[in-house]
Amino acid sequence: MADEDSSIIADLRKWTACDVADGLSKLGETHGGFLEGLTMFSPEFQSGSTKIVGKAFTVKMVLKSETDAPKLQGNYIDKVPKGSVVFMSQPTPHVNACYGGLMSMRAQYLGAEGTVVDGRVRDLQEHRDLKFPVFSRAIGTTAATAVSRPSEINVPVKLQSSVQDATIRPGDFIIADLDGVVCVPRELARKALDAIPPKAEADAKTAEAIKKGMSVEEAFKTFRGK
Ligand SMILES: O=C([O-])CC(=O)C(=O)O
Ligand code: NI
Repeated sequence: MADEDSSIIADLRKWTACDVADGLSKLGETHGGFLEGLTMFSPEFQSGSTKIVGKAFTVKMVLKSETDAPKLQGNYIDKVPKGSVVFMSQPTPHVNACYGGLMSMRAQYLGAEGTVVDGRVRDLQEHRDLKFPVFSRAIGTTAATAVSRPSEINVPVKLQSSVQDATIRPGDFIIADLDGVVCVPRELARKALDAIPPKAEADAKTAEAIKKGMSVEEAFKTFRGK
């Protein structure tokens, strides 16, 4: 991995997903990199200190009916790079589950940080038994083979959301924890990181003041300048 990427990943690890979202917001990103609807299901459901950070390895799935869409050689999960975050994009409707326990077993063996599924996963207990981090939109019971298939890897994928327009590109940085999943565009990563410490320091001072009884209005005026 390029040195700059390693240094960005090391620096992202120092912060929470919320901190990183604050950094991106400071740069004018309206949604702060947040990908709506994706939440931690493994190793626990929305609980605990699990955090994953890595470069996105994207997997674009298509409906079986899209017969003209590219065909993938081999199985996508065997191509997962060490340290990456597998980002699966499942076409709607999300009724079947496009990712299961065997996939996590292989991803973990290959050294992936975790998996984010923009869609539905199954075999929930298997991911948890592996203690492998899995974030997704939902859970389910039925394999996806009857309705969809992996078509391409390492291509940009659009978030499957009816309320948010977002694209996840291969090599973008993903940080995901208790609060959700943030996609950091490659070219903004360093700037976003630089924007975090001043905000975090101001928040810490604000917290101290609130604990001591200062009003939020006064605290924000003093430490946020508004
Ligand atoms: O069988 C499938 O298609 C997916 C699955 O359950 C697994 O990865 O364990
Ligand atoms: Ni399975």
